[in-house]
Amino acid sequence: MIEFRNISKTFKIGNREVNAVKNVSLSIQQGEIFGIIGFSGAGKSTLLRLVNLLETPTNGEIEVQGINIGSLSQKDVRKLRSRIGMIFQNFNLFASRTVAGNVAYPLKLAGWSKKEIDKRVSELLSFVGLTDKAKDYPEQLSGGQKQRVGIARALATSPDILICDEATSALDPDTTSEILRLLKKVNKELGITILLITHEMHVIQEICDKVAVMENGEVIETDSVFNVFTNPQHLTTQRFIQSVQQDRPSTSLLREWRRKGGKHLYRVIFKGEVASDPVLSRVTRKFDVDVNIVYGSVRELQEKLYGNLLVSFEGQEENISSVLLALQQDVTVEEVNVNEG
Ligand SMILES: Nc1ncnc2c1ncn2[C@@H]1O[C@H](COP(=O)(O)OP(=O)(O)OP(=O)(O)O)[C@@H](O)[C@H]1O
Repeated sequence: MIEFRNISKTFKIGNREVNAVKNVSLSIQQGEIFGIIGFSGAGKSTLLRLVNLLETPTNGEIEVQGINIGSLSQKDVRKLRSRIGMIFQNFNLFASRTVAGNVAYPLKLAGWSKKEIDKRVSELLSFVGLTDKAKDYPEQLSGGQKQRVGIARALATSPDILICDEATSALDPDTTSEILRLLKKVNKELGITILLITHEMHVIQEICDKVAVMENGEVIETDSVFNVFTNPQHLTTQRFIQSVQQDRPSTSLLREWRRKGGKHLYRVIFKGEVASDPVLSRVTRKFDVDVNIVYGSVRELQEKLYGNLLVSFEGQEENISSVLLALQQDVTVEEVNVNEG
């Protein structure tokens, strides 16, 4: 669907060169929601802007729907852009046009008749839940409503791809979730492939199928969201994941646990099918050991369960050893250093 092959982009400022994107190769399949995450300056926006030729690569090739976009004529670039909708962090709405006027704009440019435009605009406003706001101006809308208008406008010409440039970064957490749900609906109901960039891991966690992590212009890790969350390889990826996953209790809770005689704490990680299996209770019962869940969570990632629990065991030492051995057949178990922090 979208294929980046050894893509690099260097900006020249006077004698200085900025290597914004370095030798990136990525494959985005049709129907996917693909997220690119990275800290500020990692090269995400530059990479995104290469897809609709708002920037041109210094090296490498990009294919969109099987077409190498490096050699397109002006006319074909316009055609490409009409297949790719785009939404922005600051919405980029026309302040002097109504909601309906904003959504109608790309259709006017594409030469649609007034009757066709009115019908399409009313369909789109209904899809994004803004039918009653058609005559309002952007300044009368909340941030979430403005982004809904942005989405309706981006969908106007029925694109195959929607690219989202930090689309929820200016929104509060509840509104972010609403917009992410709407993007998921765009993907599922309209079959539109979504490529988004963000610096927030919860955005990736909530809606993406695949993720690429960028740092200093390079893609340092890419995989399904489930694999990246459950087995992150790179330190930067681990930091992003920690930002949404409190996987360690506070120092004061740990201190209190130690004061009550706690000595050994184990992290038990369940993935996929096993997460719903009562493996902990089955094994501890078998060896007559009690289990205490000290901390942790079970979450859903891409419709699969992922559990990350901190537990302690009470019972005879050799029985606890048998429990640990038996658990390792099904889940990952590791002892946690309780003296840290
Ligand atoms: N038009 C430009 N001219 C010169 N340098 C640029 C240009 N656009 C981006 N850069 C530089 O390229 C690097 C990558 O920037 P980019 O905006 O792609 O990163 P980003 O990950 O999207 O960061 P942010 O989230 O802050 O936008 C930065 O060092 C930036 O200063």
